[in-house]
Formats: sequence, C-alpha cells, structure tokens
Amino acid sequence: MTDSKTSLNKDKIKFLLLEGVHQSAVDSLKNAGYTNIEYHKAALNEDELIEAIKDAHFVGLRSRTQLTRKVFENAPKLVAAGCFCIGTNQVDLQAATEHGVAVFNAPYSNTRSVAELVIAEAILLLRGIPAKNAGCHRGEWQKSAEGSFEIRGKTLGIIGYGSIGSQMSVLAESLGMRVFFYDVINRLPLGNAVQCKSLNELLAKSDVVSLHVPETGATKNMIGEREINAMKKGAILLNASRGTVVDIDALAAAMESGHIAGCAIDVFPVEPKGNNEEFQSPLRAFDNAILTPHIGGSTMEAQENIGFEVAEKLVKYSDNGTTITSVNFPEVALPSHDKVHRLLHVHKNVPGVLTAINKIFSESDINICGQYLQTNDKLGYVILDVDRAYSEMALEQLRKVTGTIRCRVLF
Ligand SMILES: NC(=O)c1ccc[n+]([C@@H]2O[C@H](COP(=O)([O-])OP(=O)(O)OC[C@H]3O[C@@H](n4cnc5c(N)ncnc54)[C@H](O)[C@@H]3O)[C@@H](O)[C@H]2O)c1
Ligand SMILES: O=C(O)CC[C@@H](O)C(=O)O
Repeated sequence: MTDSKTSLNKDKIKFLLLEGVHQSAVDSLKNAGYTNIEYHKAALNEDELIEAIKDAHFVGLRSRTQLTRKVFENAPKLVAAGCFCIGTNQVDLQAATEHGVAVFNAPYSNTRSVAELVIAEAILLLRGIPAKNAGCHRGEWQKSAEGSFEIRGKTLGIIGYGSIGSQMSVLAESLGMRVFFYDVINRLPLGNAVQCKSLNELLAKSDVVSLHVPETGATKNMIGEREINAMKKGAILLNASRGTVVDIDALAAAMESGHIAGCAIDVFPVEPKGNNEEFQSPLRAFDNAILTPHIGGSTMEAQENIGFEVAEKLVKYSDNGTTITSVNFPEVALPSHDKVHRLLHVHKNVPGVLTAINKIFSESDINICGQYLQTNDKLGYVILDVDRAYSEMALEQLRKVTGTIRCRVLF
C-alpha cells in the first residue's frame, strides 16, 4: 500500500477557452488555482480544435464551436465541457457521454437579456422603425403613420414557454399585449397568458410571433412556408432561438411578398465563425428585417454571470467531482471528508459495476469512507472516498472493471 497522490497538480490541468468567454471565467479559474488556460477569441474549426484539445482536460465554448464525435475521439484527456450559454446543441451529447465527458451550461443567466431584446424588437417593428431608420441613413424622409402601430392591445404568440418565453410573456403583458403560447408540454400560464392547443392556432391568432424553443429534430424548420402562410397577413416574426428553427428562404419570400411585415432574426442556419467573417443571408436585402449577430444573450451582465457560473461548475467538478446541473451526467455531490483519497468512476449503466468496485476495496482491505452512486439511462457515476491506505493497484483494478468508461483519482 502507498499513500501516494496521483491526481495532477492544478497547474498541469489545461483549460481550453474558446469564443471569447467573459474574463470572469478566467478570473474564477485563476482564483481557484487553475493557471494553465489557453484562450481563443473566436471558434476553431474541427481540425484546429482537434489540435488544441488533444492535451486539454476542460474545454469552454459558446454556441459556435462544434464538439463533434471526432473531436471527442481526439480528446483523450478531456473530462468536462462547459457551454458558456444555454444551448448545448453544438455538443454531440451522446458522444460526450460515451467518452465520459461531463457537460455543463448556464441555463438561466442570459434569459432576461433575450426577453428584453425581443420585446424591444417587437415595438420597433410594429412602428416600422428599422425601415424608417434605414431610409433616414440614406437621406430619405418618410414622415407617415401608415403601417405604424402601438404594441398595446396586440396579440403576442410565444412558441416555447420556458425560461425566456415565460419572461417575455410577463414583460409583454405589462405593456398591454394579449399573450398566447404554444409548448409541447403543459406549462403554467403566467398572468393572463393562454396556452394554445396547436401551433396553427397560435400562428393564426398572433400579430407578433416569437420563437423560444431549443434546437432539436422536432424544431428543425418548425417555421417554414406552410407555417408562415398560416400567420396573419402583416404579422411580425421574431427568432432569437436557433437558426435551424426558421426556413430563411421561406421567410425571405414572405418578406418580399409583404405577407410578413417585418422580422427580427438573431440566429441563422449558418453563422460566421468569428467577427472577421462576412455574414451572408437573403434577409440582408430587407430594411424591415432587424438582423443581429447572435447577441440575444450578449449583455455585459449576462456574460459576466455566465462566466462565473460555468467556471464554478467546472472548478467544482475538477476539485471534488460534483456534477450538479450537468446536462448529461448523473448528478452527484459528496461532501468532502478529511484524510481520504477521492476516486471518480464513470461507467456504463449495467448491472454489477458497484459490486465489482466494492469487491476490489474489500479484497484489498481498504476502507470506503464515503460513497455516492447515481445513474441515468446511459451512465453510472460513483464518487468514492477511501482511506489513505489507498493503493495504485486498486486503481488499476478499478480501471479493468467491466463497463468502465473513465476512472481517476482527484486527491
Ligand atoms: N439568441 C441568443 O443569444 C439565445 C440566448 C439564450 C438562449 N437561446 C436559445 O433559446 C432557447 C430557449 O431558451 P430557454 O432558456 O427559454 O429554454 P427552456 O428550455 O427554458 O425553454 C424551451 C421551451 O421550449 C419547449 N419546446 C421544446 N420543443 C418544443 C417544440 N417542438 N414545440 C414547442 N415547444 C417546444 C420546451 O418544452 C420548453 O418549455 C435555447 O435552447 C437556446 O437555443 C438563444
Ligand atoms: O453566447 C453564445 O454564443 C450563445 C448564446 C445563446 O444562444 C445561448 O444558447 O445561450
């Protein structure tokens, strides 16, 4: 038996931070003792990412970086990924899980920022301000009330009544809007909002339609030609969810015909990788389209909070194995014990793994001081605190347990 410390020193643990995540993330990691940080302002393409991630233990990203199966296959040391945003659709979660990589995000920090933006856009579009603004910039003077409306008394249709949709609902009612929403699950309506039974019902009722659904198979092109035709003539469409949700060509055709009176689009099927790449979209042709570079959640407040929140989750996972709020791992938090070694064991959720683990320790005569197992449909994750009389041999045996995906010693 040896009393050896086999975990890495903190300065050997590499964090790869991409897409200009907020300085608060860097500060939080440094305050927690993690100084080995590689920082990139933009996203990396797959080949660049594979090169940068090959010796990284943690990766931090936003919505642009694609963590594909190939990336996970080439990231042998990676233990966790932190999405400094809400969406996790840019991560192949199945591949992350199979490789034993815990994924975290910030599910709430930027929701208010998005809700405020879409309300502001609805007001501006109902008044025709984007087109009037563009005209003035060209030297035109279009003083007219034609096509300008107050928001008060108009009907808002929210698709996806989660954290953002429900906040928008409250803000919209405070401005005098009537609110309907459509969601795949029954949601408690806030204020006087009413849940619609179908998407068609919502589209037919609404003067303004706003999308707040995640990117999934079911939401891909959820708003296409048929759905746009089901909207009222002269209605307004807002999308600050994901670019795959709206068929942009169908929207451009409806803007051209005047069926849609204006739109505000923050997310696109293909977005530039960084600030130096040209943004391409058929919607650039329309003065009555507010186009923004995926900044719905980009406020100083939100980004700072997200930086702290996600960095803290990564630090807790690195320091003591805590996976609370992980989007793909069973959630485990074991209080720390004195004078113990802590081992983390990630395995396929198949019968007999815990028995095999416990057998190794009982046969090696090593006392287990604390143990917490959680499973989800794919994974089992157990944190074990064992007596200092810990042996490297036990770790070797743990690694051989059938179903093991990843096993490491924290301290
Ligand atoms: N533009 C930005 O900068 C920005 C910022 C934050 C979030 N987002 C996007 O907004 C999305 C929503 O964020 P949120 O925090 O409100 O998420 P959320 O998970 O709290 O809410 C999403 C809602 O959509 C519903 N939903 C899922 N599939 C649906 C379907 N097929 N039809 C109808 N409803 C469906 C869910 O039941 C849920 O109520 C995120 O997934 C993210 O992609 C964009
Ligand atoms: O900051 C980003 O890149 C993504 C923001 C937003 O889409 C989110 O999912 O939170």
